[in-house]
Amino acid sequence: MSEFDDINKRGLVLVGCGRMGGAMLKGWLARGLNPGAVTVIDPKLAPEWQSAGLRVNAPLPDNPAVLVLAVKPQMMADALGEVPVLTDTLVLSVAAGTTIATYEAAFPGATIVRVMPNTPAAIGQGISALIGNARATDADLDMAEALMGAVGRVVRLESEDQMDAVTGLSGSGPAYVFHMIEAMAQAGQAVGLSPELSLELARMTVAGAGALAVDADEDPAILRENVTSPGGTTAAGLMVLMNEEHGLRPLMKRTVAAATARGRELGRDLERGGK
Ligand SMILES: NC(=O)C1=CN([C@@H]2O[C@H](COP(=O)(O)OP(=O)(O)OC[C@H]3O[C@@H](n4cnc5c(N)ncnc54)[C@H](O)[C@@H]3O)[C@@H](O)[C@H]2O)C=CC1
Ligand SMILES: O=C(O)[C@@H]1CCC=N1
Repeated sequence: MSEFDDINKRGLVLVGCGRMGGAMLKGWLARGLNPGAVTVIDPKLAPEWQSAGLRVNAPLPDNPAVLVLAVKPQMMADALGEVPVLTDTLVLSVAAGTTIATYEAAFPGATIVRVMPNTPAAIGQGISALIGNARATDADLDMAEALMGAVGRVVRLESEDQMDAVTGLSGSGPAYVFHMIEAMAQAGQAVGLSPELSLELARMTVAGAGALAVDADEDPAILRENVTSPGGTTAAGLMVLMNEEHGLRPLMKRTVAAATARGRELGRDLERGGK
């Protein structure tokens, strides 16, 4: 028994196989999804996927287990127009902002699960938050959780209202961390290191600290204190980074708030535009 048994039998349709759809597909294939069970609909599919044994822009199976929608929110109306009404198929969307109500208008009576994943799903290290519509049963949510659980951790939300904040934090979050690596590497260069050495040190420091933060029993504040000798180098650095007015905390607060607000705005625009 694997989480993919039913999907391997009935099929999975992936509409949009770009950065996020591709990251999830990579993770699912690595964990036992049969490529022949996947129908990818994407007019501009990247060449790397053309010879992966997938059914590419082929007719949809009659009764697929799951329809995964992974196009940009602004392209969703077009994409929904291309998909026939599927009665017994779990509709799973990963699009930012796009609300369950938007999908219910497009697929009346369907079971919908809205998910916010992130791109570390490609290496099985994602975090996804999900919530279903009123029709979604425990079995539907279990199936969605199994699918997303194959590419990382999963949390269930209590209310769809939380989804824009989740998007602003963990959906967009990998970009913040990649920028942190860029910024640390540039700062290393500014104090005299070569670009290659600086990037290697920054990348492995973020990777190692992230892994330790997940693995350790202590919370991040304690792990930070463990690095910080009184009167030492870290204390000097943190005096700058933890400045209450100009440091990382107020900056991150504004960053996540801006991303969250943009998610809300996208949702409002799409609901106004209908399907
Ligand atoms: N990139 C990320 O880190 C994350 C993205 N998302 C969500 O995933 C969705 C996709 O984002 P990305 O993968 O970043 O975008 P992307 O632009 O990399 O991929 C979108 C794909 O959809 C295809 N497409 C466009 N119109 C289509 C249509 N009518 N039918 C079928 N395919 C069509 C494009 O050719 C492209 O390959 C968005 O809704 C985004 O909000 C969610 C979490 C994280
Ligand atoms: O930037 C975006 O809108 C998408 C949603 C979360 C990450 N990327």
